[in-house]
Amino acid sequence: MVRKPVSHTPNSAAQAEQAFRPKHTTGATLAALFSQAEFAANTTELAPEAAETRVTGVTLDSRAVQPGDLYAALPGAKTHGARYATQAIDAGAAAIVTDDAGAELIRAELAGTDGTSTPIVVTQNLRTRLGDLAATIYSGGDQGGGNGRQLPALIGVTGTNGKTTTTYMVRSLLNATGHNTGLIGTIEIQSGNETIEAKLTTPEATQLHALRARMSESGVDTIAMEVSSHAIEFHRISGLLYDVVGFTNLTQDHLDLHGSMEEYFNVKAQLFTPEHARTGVVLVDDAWGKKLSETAGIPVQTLSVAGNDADWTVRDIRRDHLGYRFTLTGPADDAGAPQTLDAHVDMPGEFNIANAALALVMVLSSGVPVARLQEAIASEAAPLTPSVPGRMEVVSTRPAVIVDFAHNPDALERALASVRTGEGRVIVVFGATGERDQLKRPIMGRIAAQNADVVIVSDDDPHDEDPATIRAAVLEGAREAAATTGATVLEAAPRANAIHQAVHMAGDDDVVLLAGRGHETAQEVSGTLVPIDDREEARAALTQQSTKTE
Ligand SMILES: CC(=O)N[C@H]1[C@@H](OP(=O)(O)OP(=O)(O)OC[C@H]2O[C@@H](n3ccc(=O)[nH]c3=O)[C@H](O)[C@@H]2O)O[C@H](CO)[C@@H](O)[C@@H]1O[C@H](C)C(=O)N[C@@H](C)C(=O)N[C@H](CCC(=O)O)C(=O)O
Ligand SMILES: Nc1ncnc2c1ncn2[C@@H]1O[C@H](COP(=O)(O)OP(=O)(O)OP(=O)(O)O)[C@@H](O)[C@H]1O
Repeated sequence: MVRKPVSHTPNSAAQAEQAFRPKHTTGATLAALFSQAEFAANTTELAPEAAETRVTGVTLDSRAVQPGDLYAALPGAKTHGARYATQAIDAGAAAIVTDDAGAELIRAELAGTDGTSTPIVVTQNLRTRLGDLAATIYSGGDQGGGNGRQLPALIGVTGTNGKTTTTYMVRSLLNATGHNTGLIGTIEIQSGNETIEAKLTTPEATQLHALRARMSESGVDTIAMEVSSHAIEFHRISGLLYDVVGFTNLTQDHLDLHGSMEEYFNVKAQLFTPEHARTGVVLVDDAWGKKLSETAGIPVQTLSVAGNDADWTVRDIRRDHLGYRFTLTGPADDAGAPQTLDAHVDMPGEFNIANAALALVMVLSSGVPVARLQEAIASEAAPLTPSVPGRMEVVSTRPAVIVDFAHNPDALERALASVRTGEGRVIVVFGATGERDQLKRPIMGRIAAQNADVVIVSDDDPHDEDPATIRAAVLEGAREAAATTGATVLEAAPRANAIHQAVHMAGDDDVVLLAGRGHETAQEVSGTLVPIDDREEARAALTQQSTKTE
């Protein structure tokens, strides 16, 4: 039987995919997307008129296929997308593109049937091509003419920690200087007044180009976005050229994917090349930032908060309420006077000075004049203090309960240091993620016992791993360090119990840091999402506590 598209009710993956796409697109023909040689390589039944097949969307996930889509069947670590080609055809895919191995798999799948009338194109290096294919489909204006759009400029932030916070700051600074700025990151995607759920920190290439087109329809002129190392490794940013890219820092994380810090660095450094960016801003306060500034393939401006030699430096840091005030000084302007900005970040965490300074220099690099920026940061809107859900979010002040996303060793250490007031104890609740970088578990345990008075080891996202095994690895590091520091080390699960225990033991001067989950509202346990929001749980515990003491 020749497989024909069947009518289908959109599932949740398809609905989620739809939310990324522009409302209007004329798509592109296969002839506009692929060369004749790629058609010639097609080993399945490809009628000559197939080249005129028009595709109106593209996805690499068979579960998200919409009628009329090009389904890109990619090889992966776990499976090959070609195994889902028939699912994509059933969902209405107008064409499939895959590699040699994928074509082989599809042939085997269709053996004994009448084949498929759906054109199958075979090409190599498909992942690196996806961005350009998507750009042509959503915005390129193929030979039929029609999609040409004024696309928003791109500003990208990368680094181990600080991407989300810096991206929010860039966005609010740009908005305060008259831009209409979209946002793409871990917490959410924002386009004009629309908020779209984010599944990944940096979406797939197909989705990024769709989003860029959708945002142009909403009048967005600039997109501030996070660029994860996964995105660079998996070519999700293919076909994108950023006006400005920024680097925060590099510390241990994601070594399950990258293998070593050198490899992790090399992946991040790919963003600082002419293929992906015009200019960069690099914080040079860690050795990796320094190395990046010396090896980047694009012009970069350097920035230091720690007194290192740099184009832009942060001086005169003063504590102000929960946050900080500081002066940012840069190279001389056209009149020969050094450029300076006085800034105020009303958020706990000394690292937010670095995030704010990076955001400021990136916005200047994007073309906003210093005087205009100074006016904006002094305004009531306080654009350097955007509300960033789950990032040093203060749930209560006495006892202080702070929810933060710190989920790797460096972030945990800094978060713990920044909440030490010098008065009461620091009580921390955290866990480590399952199926990810196992090396960091005992390290995080040790850091907690070195920087907190009470360490409550609980769960993060265990995924398919046994939560008790993950806790044991964290506890090992914590107990070893506690032997010297005298910290109290406890184990509590599930996480809600750990949060209640922490809040109930806290005195008025103590600080409770709930680390690792930030804005998340569910834990992933063996494929199931278990609802838990650290902020809600803390509020519930605080209410119970106050009822008890009344
Ligand atoms: C480790 C990682 O990033 N893996 C990415 C990689 O997966 P993979 O190579 O294992 O793919 P696979 O599961 O073998 O599947 C092969 C192909 O078959 C397709 N497929 C598979 C099953 C199916 O039913 N239908 C179907 O079409 C898949 O879409 C894929 O294209 O390629 C896939 C797309 O081709 C990505 O979706 C997938 O990201 C997964 C979803 C993921 O969770 N990634 C996380 C770790 C990630 O990227 N995180 C970073 C932030 C990290 C941080 O800073 O904390 C992010 O940017 O979000
Ligand atoms: N510049 C920084 N240096 C070190 N730690 C930071 C910095 N900025 C934020 N942090 C810490 O790292 C945590 C994550 O911050 P943020 O979400 O801004 O970074 P991210 O790079 O987006 O992280 P992720 O990719 O894991 O989402 C914060 O909750 C805070 O504890």
